[in-house]
Amino acid sequence: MCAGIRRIFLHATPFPMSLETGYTFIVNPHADKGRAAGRVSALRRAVQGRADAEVLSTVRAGHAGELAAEAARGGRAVIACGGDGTLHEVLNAVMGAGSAVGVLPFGSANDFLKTFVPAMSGGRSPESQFSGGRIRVDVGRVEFSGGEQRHFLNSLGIGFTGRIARAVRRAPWLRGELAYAYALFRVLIGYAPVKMHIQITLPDRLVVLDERVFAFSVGNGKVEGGKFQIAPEADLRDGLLDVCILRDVPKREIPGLVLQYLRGVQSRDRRVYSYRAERIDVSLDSPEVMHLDGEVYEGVGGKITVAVLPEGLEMIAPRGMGER
Ligand SMILES: Nc1ncnc2c1ncn2[C@@H]1O[C@H](COP(=O)(O)OP(=O)(O)OP(=O)(O)O)[C@@H](O)[C@H]1O
Repeated sequence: MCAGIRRIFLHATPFPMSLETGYTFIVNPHADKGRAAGRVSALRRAVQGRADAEVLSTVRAGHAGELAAEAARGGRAVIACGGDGTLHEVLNAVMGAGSAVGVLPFGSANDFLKTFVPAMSGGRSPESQFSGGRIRVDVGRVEFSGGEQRHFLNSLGIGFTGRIARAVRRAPWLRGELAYAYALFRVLIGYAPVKMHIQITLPDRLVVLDERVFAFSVGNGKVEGGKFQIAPEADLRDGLLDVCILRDVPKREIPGLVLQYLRGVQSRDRRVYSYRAERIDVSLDSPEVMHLDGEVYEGVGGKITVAVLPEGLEMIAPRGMGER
């Protein structure tokens, strides 16, 4: 690596220019049920000859975060080459360090990219990371009752969708949509809605709910679980998080509601609450499963505060994107 080379990125975004020492591509070979491993050679070939780029592979869960923290300390841009879980690790490692983050879709669902870089707009090749501009996006921040904090880029779920994320992880033999369909069915069998006390801070008022909730989701991005449009109107740069709460409904109504979530029309249904919030405070009577960007957090209880950090992360984006 040529640590001495300092590269100044020139771009037409309204943000300060980044001063970075290079690019670290972090590959999760385990992503997409191991298929990402087969993409490492092509990635190495794509960056070959660039003294400012390196390709590193993770060897275990959690390793992407360690590699990203090290790269960020060296002032490098970090490109997460995996799915939403890999991006989640990278995000949490670089928050506060000021490094720009890129994403290459090596995962199964790659849900964040569906909002950030729609498939047809380019910006999904290794080369695009070198030529890309810079854009700042909102970040979600969760504070747990013990004071610990984690960040998320795409979405958060407590209860039903947390359990679905866990069931997907426990079914490594299933891929893509089949995995989510199987997990949904499995979780539904033994699931009971969760009692929540929820306080939602909107830009102009406060909403307080105290009831059993079937599914609780917060989207920074639009899609989770491959195809579920939990927040079809979400905007990564509006300084708000989109809250989607499915009230306590009989299980026989779930298939119809699933279809609504797939089409992204559930907000019109009286069984669903939708808000665009600055902050959400949730209190749980008993510990539940939470997911952040599809990563599972077990035994989350007490008071949980979710806030938005407007434009909290600088990302590498296709040139032209975000210019105003
Ligand atoms: N070398 C590794 N061995 C085992 N697990 C790993 C390794 N590197 C990362 N992981 C873990 O793999 C999990 C899945 O990663 P990731 O979410 O990026 O891929 P995916 O599940 O295929 O994609 P998506 O979330 O978009 O569907 C994450 O929990 C991550 O911590």
